[in-house]
Amino acid sequence: ACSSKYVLSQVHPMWQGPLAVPGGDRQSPVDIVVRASVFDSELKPLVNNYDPDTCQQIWNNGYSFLVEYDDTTDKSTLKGGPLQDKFRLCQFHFHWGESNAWGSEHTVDRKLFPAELHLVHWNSDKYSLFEEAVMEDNGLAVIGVFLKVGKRHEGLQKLVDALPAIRHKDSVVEFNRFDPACLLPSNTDDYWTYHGSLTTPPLTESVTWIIMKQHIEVSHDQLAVFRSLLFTSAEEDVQKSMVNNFRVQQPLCGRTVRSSFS
Ligand SMILES: C[C@H](CNC(=O)c1ccc(S(N)(=O)=O)cc1)Cn1ccc2ccccc21
Ligand SMILES: [Zn+2]
Repeated sequence: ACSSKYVLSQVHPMWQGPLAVPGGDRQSPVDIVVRASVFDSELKPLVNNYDPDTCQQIWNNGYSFLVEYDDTTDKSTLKGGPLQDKFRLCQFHFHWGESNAWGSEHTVDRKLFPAELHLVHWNSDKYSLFEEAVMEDNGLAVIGVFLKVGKRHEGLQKLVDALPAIRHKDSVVEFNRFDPACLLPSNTDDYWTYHGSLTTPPLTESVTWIIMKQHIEVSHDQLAVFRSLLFTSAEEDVQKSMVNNFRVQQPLCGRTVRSSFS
């Protein structure tokens, strides 16, 4: 599937049939084979500097729910880690399953997690808009954090409480003063990193992925509220639960996953 111009047709409901992706040899997500990852001592600690005041809205885009940030200035930024440039936070969202047995996009030695958080940033040193960066090799940086079911996540609750207001596709509510740093694990120095793609169309191969080794814990009930969201808009007569909004793992095609820890 690496050499062909088409990625395999995806199994989940989001889209059917083969998708033309130029090249298609840097697709995401992937399975992280821990033993095959290569320790790179050059990898630095991540430096995130998020301003909660840049939080603007939360909305259901029919794939997931997104919390969007004002990315017209360098107020909420990410640098360090594997990154050479400064990246601006534009949104974060999640992927989850219909059950706690699966739901993450990346896996670690084939281990599935019930959900995965993606914090999406674009290279503001090289580009002036997200839309430009999304098409370029080193345009995006996405931090992935695995979620496990356990104790209630106090910081997440504010977000969970807003979800009933955006049950349907294309619904939006104002959402402010949310600090996304509260969703990061206590240890952000240990991560895996590799070059890949967006995991939903247009699947552009513009992402430096930074996958945290340490997961965060959320409660069963908090995750159940994610599953109360709908893929469908209010007008549609058949409502579909927003679950299993993850892409299947893609071939590594010779890529190396590096680790910041030995
Ligand atoms: C990409 C953009 C919509 N998609 C995303 O922003 C996105 C972000 C992160 C992920 S993930 N799950 O990998 O973290 C997936 C999708 C729309 N858009 C903006 C410009 C643009 C140009 C052509 C087509 C679509 C375009
Ligand atoms: Zn995502």
